[in-house]
Amino acid sequence: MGCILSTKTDTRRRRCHDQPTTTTTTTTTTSSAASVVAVGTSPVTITRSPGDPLEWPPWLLAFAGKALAGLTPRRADSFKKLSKIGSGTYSNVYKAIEVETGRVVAIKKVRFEAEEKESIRFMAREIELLRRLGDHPNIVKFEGVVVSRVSQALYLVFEYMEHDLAGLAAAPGTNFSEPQIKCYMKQLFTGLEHCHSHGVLHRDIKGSNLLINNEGILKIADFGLAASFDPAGKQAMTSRVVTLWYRAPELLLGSTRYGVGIDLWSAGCILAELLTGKPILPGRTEVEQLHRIFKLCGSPSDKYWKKWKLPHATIVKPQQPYERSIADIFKEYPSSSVSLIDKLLSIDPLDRGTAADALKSDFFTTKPHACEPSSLPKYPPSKEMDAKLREEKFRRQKELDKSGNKRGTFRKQRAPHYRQSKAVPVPEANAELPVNLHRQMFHVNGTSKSEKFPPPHQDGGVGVKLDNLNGVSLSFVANDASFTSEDFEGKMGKSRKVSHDSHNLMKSLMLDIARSGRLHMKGNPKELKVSSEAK
Ligand SMILES: Nc1ncnc2c1ncn2[C@@H]1O[C@H](COP(=O)(O)OP(=O)(O)OP(=O)(O)O)[C@@H](O)[C@H]1O
Repeated sequence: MGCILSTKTDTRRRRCHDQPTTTTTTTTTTSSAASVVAVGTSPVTITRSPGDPLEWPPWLLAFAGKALAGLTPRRADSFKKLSKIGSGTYSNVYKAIEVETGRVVAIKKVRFEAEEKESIRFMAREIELLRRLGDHPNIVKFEGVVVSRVSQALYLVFEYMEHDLAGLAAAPGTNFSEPQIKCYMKQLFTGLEHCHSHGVLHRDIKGSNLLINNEGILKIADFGLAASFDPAGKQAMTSRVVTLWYRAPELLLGSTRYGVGIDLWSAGCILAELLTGKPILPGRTEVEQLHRIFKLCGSPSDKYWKKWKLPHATIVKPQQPYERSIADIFKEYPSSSVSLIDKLLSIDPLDRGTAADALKSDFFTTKPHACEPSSLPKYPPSKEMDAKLREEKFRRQKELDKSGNKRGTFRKQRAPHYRQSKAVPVPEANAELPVNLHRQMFHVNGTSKSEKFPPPHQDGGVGVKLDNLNGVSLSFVANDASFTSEDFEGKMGKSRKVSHDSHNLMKSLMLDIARSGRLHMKGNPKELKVSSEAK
């Protein structure tokens, strides 16, 4: 057990005072303890208590001043780190103890270079949105920011949550009852309703981001990809968000003006997954993902294509229409759940309704009703167990390596990279995060790359991306119907070759799929170019 950054005891340990974020210019204060920091065009006042030894570093204030306004940095030595409990794309998450209170918390270590402006803005967005959402029973509680004086590291402090839905669903012997599924889904929709009514789209709803505590309370976590949205749909956003298996068709088709429907689609996938016990749309590439969606949900109508005019509409359009098969596929499940799945998995996002609509649906209003969270089973502490298993594996590996060394077969010792157990190996297809593609391509060690913020607005989806196939015409053929594409050279804007490796990877991925019979390639794969430009 060690202190996060230093073991020095500070008698003036401070708690975080999270006041409402000031979005407007505050220059009226006359207190000498206040500093005015220019953030873009609007200066923001950061209030500091006289004599407070901790100040936000200038590099952080310059780009995240608005997100941090009214927030007091917490001292690193107010927490003691216990163990690593998870790692994500740009962070490692630790279980820690708040020294003053003895309370267990989760701290998310975010590390980046001070000059990475985009990365800092990315993190600032997460803080800003978490603060906007405030205290809600179904949103993970954000408790402040710890700054390191010695390294350029930041820690976001959260309440500690013992489990996540993906982990629980994957535990051997798990078989959720209908009231239990309703209980989790009710909490998910309540949390989503709160996000959406506060103008926040989560954009990465999946089981591993739904944390659950020992009281059975489910909280939506990981707002790293979340964004403010304009309900009128006037503001363009990147379509390269949401983990592939939970990604709505309009995103796969390149929509940049989307709304709450994308989170509702993901929620529909989760509901179906909880009922069936496995992910329902486990595509390996964006092309395959769309194909799976169309097979389950039916291919979009002409009205849909005309109404939405989606950028990739001409690339993958089923030649023969698929019939919608949700009712048939889920026929053995309760009809109120199938109706809700059917609504949430509507191809047209406007037909999915809202989280509030879902809460009013028959699924929740008919018997058996959702159970109380407190009546849910008490699960064993999975994170600690996982951590122990990890340590044990590492210890055994070390011993193996030692004996290997004796025989003269030296292998480099390295701590194992660990990711929290998931129900299934979800492809990390948060396409907004290029580090994911890099990881998939080169199996990058998590501790070196995953602690970095990825530059927002860049693309890194796994597999064949629909806008990366320049000059190669696709047609993917299923057993019963085929999808064709027009030759879209010139339609997708300028492409450039990014690297020999990624070029070859894309080619080999396409060839792989072609060999598997899912994708037919016309044109010359040698001409394939890979674009790294954001859309
Ligand atoms: N408050 C918390 N309590 C307990 N565990 C947590 C908490 N927050 C995060 N974790 C664990 O850490 C993991 C990574 O956290 P998080 O998803 O926030 O990071 P990320 O870098 O955005 O990850 P990802 O790449 O999965 O999007 C989670 O899957 C979860 O297991």
